[in-house]
Amino acid sequence: MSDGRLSPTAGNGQIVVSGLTKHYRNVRAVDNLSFTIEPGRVTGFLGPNGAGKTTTLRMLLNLVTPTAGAATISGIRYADLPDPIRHVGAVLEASSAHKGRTGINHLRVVCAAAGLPKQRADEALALVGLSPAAKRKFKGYSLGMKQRLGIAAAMLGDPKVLILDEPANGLDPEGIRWMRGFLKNLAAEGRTVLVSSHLLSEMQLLADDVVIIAAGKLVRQGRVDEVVGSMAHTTRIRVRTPQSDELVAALAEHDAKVEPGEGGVLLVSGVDAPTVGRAALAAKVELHELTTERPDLEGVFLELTAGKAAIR
Ligand SMILES: Nc1ncnc2c1ncn2[C@@H]1O[C@H](COP(=O)(O)OP(=O)(O)OP(=O)(O)O)[C@@H](O)[C@H]1O
Repeated sequence: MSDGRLSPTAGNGQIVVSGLTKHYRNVRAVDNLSFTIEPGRVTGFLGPNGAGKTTTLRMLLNLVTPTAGAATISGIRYADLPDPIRHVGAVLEASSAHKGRTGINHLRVVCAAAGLPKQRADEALALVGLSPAAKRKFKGYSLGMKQRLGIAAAMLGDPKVLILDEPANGLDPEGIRWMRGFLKNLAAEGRTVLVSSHLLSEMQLLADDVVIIAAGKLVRQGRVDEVVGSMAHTTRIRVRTPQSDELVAALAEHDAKVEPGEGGVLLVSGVDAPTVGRAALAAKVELHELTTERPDLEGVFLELTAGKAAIR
């Protein structure tokens, strides 16, 4: 992979979570959760605080023992994978390394411990664009560089499956854009990319599929466009006019629902923008704004998980 490209390793890379459950003493952190993650796609794993995302990812990686149920990667439980580092790469929290060690040495130590050839360290560093900082000490790395180093470590085994918990945390806009391109490329190579995040606008740009959980249970799984499309009925027309009363009267004849928005805006539902425009024209109402507000992933997420955030 001297050109920076990796060839996916064997195994179909499908992740299957089946009846997965984790109870702590009085908390059902994960409650009979089932879903499937497909290779060749980026899947966003979303949920409010305390939904059980990290616990699920930790069970996938055999870091937490399930109370019930199972999770498999390419049909095998993580604990039974013959050479896990070559099949699954994971970054669960911002990378930590010996402060005085250089980035390249940190990766070489991981290679040595995992029985991987030393040159994988250089290749993985190049892959995440950190070669120029290879010989700088970890303590001088920015948060963004630490995130990249964590991803480089996860890529050392050229894994078919990549699992990342909040990878965009602490990245600046350029870093977030880099991450998006990087993860999309990995999926395009046929790898499975599972990413948990709170950044819903970023997820809408990055993910092909989403799994949304709340209070340990599955709320929705599907393609991002289908999940967002299923909420098309929440589309609203945003209208600004100095003649609100006249417009409200005109729209009443079209069975439109009109609600006041912030700053004197009217939010109209039940009709489309051309209908609002024609009604305004017929009533000689002056319009200063006429915009269709379609639901986005953030709106859908908030609607689906309303009231289910755990304050625990
Ligand atoms: N080791 C533990 N002991 C007891 N309770 C735990 C433990 N780990 C997690 N929990 C609880 O399980 C629930 C799910 O936590 P988890 O960290 O998996 O959620 P999350 O979706 O990752 O949340 P966030 O988005 O805030 O990181 C929370 O109520 C949490 O307090």
